[in-house]
Amino acid sequence: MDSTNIPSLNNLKIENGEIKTPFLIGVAGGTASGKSTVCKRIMEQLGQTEMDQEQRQVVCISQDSFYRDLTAAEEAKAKKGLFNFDHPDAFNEELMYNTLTMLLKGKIVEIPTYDYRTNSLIHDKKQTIYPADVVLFEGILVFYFPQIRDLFHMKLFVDTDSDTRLARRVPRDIKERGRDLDQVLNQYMTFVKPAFEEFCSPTKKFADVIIPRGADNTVAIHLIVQHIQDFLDDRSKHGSSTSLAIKMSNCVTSENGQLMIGGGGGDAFRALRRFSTLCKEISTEGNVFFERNFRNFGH
Ligand SMILES: Nc1ncnc2c1ncn2[C@@H]1O[C@H](COP(=O)(O)OP(=O)(O)O)[C@@H](O)[C@H]1O
Ligand SMILES: O=c1ccn([C@@H]2O[C@H](COP(=O)(O)O)[C@@H](O)[C@H]2O)c(=O)[nH]1
Repeated sequence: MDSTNIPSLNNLKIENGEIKTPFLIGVAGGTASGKSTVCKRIMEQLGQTEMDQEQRQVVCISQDSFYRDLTAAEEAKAKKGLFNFDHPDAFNEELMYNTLTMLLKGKIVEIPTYDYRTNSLIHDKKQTIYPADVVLFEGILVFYFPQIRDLFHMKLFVDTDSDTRLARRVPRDIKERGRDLDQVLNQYMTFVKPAFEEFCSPTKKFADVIIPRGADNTVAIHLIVQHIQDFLDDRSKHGSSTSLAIKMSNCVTSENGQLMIGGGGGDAFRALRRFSTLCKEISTEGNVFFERNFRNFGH
């Protein structure tokens, strides 16, 4: 095998002699807001879904893989619908942080699959995540934990009204997650709705881009896809060490949410100008809101 193009060595993804570190995008939003569907549309439009896992430039991880293991007493509560899966304490924050930092260092990681029917992780059914160029990390509380929030290069919030979310959650949980109507409604009223108001909704303020109506908002999805495509094109031209993320961090600084153009490269500037111009045009129609203008773009 050509030593300049070894797919993986010592758990690192190496391509053309470079360690590949991903551009990390957080996708938050209430339950059934369409986070997974938005990520799926992004992957489809970038032509990623028909590729083998190892070849993908864009990968998606769900926060569900980071629910913590329950104690026997908690498991018994969960079976009766009395465990709060919408509280931050339900997650393994440390594992989530360590996994994302490993990916950012270019490491290949393995994460468990979550089974909603048994309310538990399937530890012997691991998913291998290759660093790729772009990693989407979606979940209700991905912006809740400050240390994790700070890892994202870009933060999206899927903002779908709560009636629509409930109307989508009920059939989904009955069909796909093995629940009955009473259970779904009880859980929603006891835990899901109050926790959304206390822990998830307040994190909307951290988002760089808010996507009203989720996957129905084809304009917002198209913009995000264009932006990622620019990033991928830039990376394939210049390699990961001169990535758009790094250039962007040179050219965009903002204490107060304003764009400031500094020493970044021309490609970064063009990409940013195109994205922000499109968003300005569209924001008047209420499709995309800029809250912070990529406050956290790059490190
Ligand atoms: N725009 C949409 N129109 C109709 N149904 C949708 C739409 N977006 C998502 N859904 C459905 O709603 C449910 C929840 O969507 P999903 O993407 O899984 O949300 P989340 O990941 O935020 O929980 C799924 O059954 C999905 O197929
Ligand atoms: O065992 C479980 C674990 C989680 N949930 C619910 O799932 C949602 C989060 O997933 P979404 O895909 O974002 O809806 C959360 O609201 C939990 O209540 C569960 O019911 N059982």
